[in-house]
Amino acid sequence: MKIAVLGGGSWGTAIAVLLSKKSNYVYIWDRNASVLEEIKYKRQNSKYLPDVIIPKNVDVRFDLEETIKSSDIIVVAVPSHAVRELCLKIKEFVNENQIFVSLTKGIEEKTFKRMSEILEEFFPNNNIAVLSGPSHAEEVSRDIPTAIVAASRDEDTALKVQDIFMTPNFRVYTNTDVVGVEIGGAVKNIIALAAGISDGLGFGDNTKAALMTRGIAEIARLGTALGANPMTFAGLSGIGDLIVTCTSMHSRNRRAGILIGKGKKVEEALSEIKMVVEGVNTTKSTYELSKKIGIEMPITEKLYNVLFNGKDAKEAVTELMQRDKKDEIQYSSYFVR
Ligand SMILES: NC(=O)c1ccc[n+]([C@@H]2O[C@H](COP(=O)([O-])OP(=O)(O)OC[C@H]3O[C@@H](n4cnc5c(N)ncnc54)[C@H](O)[C@@H]3O)[C@@H](O)[C@H]2O)c1
Ligand SMILES: O=P(O)(O)OC[C@H](O)CO
Repeated sequence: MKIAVLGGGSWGTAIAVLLSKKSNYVYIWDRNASVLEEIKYKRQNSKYLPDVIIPKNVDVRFDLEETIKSSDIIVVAVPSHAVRELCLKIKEFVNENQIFVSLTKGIEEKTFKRMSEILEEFFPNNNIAVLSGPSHAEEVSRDIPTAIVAASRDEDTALKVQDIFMTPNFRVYTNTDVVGVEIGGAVKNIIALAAGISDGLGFGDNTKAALMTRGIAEIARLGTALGANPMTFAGLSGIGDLIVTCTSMHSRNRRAGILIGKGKKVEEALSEIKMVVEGVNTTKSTYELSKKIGIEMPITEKLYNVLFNGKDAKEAVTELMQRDKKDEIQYSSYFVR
């Protein structure tokens, strides 16, 4: 297989390292030539994935057209705000036999499209899969056991992607519920920011457990309203990814939340993290989407006000705690649309 990885950030690099351990030709492309030069000449990506030696068989491509034309599989690993722009750049070079694999987690602003929906808009005749689940680049690049989901509406494509990515320490499950897998992967970043804020404010494990549990209820409520299978939220791309992102210090979203909870301005927190913190844009798009379709998402709404309207984080927690009394099961049922 000839596999192009578009995006040489932490996740793109980790996945290229993983794929290079199998008998694949792996090319990595990034818009930033200095990242590619460092990979090519020093076998390192010090900005995005320090301390990892990148094997020689991860090939570097500076030319996007050549990268696309020479590949069977196109792996998209750029941030969500860059996916549309990337599609525009590559659309003339893509042929219908190429399979897309989206690694990006987000919901586009204004259109509220999931990442695979943007790919579908540009490439309606290509097979598209999504790879999502609890998987930090820092651990995958060190071959630490990880389990993840390959989702595609086309079952054969999901099975093919499962074969391509599976290694002894990278276990890939399949799922045909693309909506559920993408909503889980995108919206958990909102809850991770909130969990980080809770940690930064000095709250405890009780608070974080409550945020995660009510968070998955909120994610599932949105997802099922959009047509997802409720059981997907009990899986790796749902509760699994929520657990890793809310508890790991590798999480960019959680770390940004901690800084905000400690009193930093949102912009200061984001510039300190340096890598993409998808949860910020996703909070805006998800909040607007939930209002549009009438889904109650109280944690998302409070976080939206903290991030975009200067609301005090501690006050937001107090308001969440003092909302109207609820019945737990009725209010969190994943099975009721
Ligand atoms: N890092 C992880 O562990 C991890 C794991 C799973 C999923 N993801 C998802 O993968 C996606 C990428 O995350 P990351 O952690 O690799 O980000 P990153 O910040 O480490 O790297 C982002 C990369 O995208 C490139 N980029 C930025 N803007 C671009 C643009 N306009 N056009 C083209 N390229 C652009 C940058 O040059 C950089 O190489 C995100 O959606 C993230 O949620 C990340
Ligand atoms: O580091 P985060 O918070 O962007 O999360 C990365 C991945 O989505 C974890 O699965």
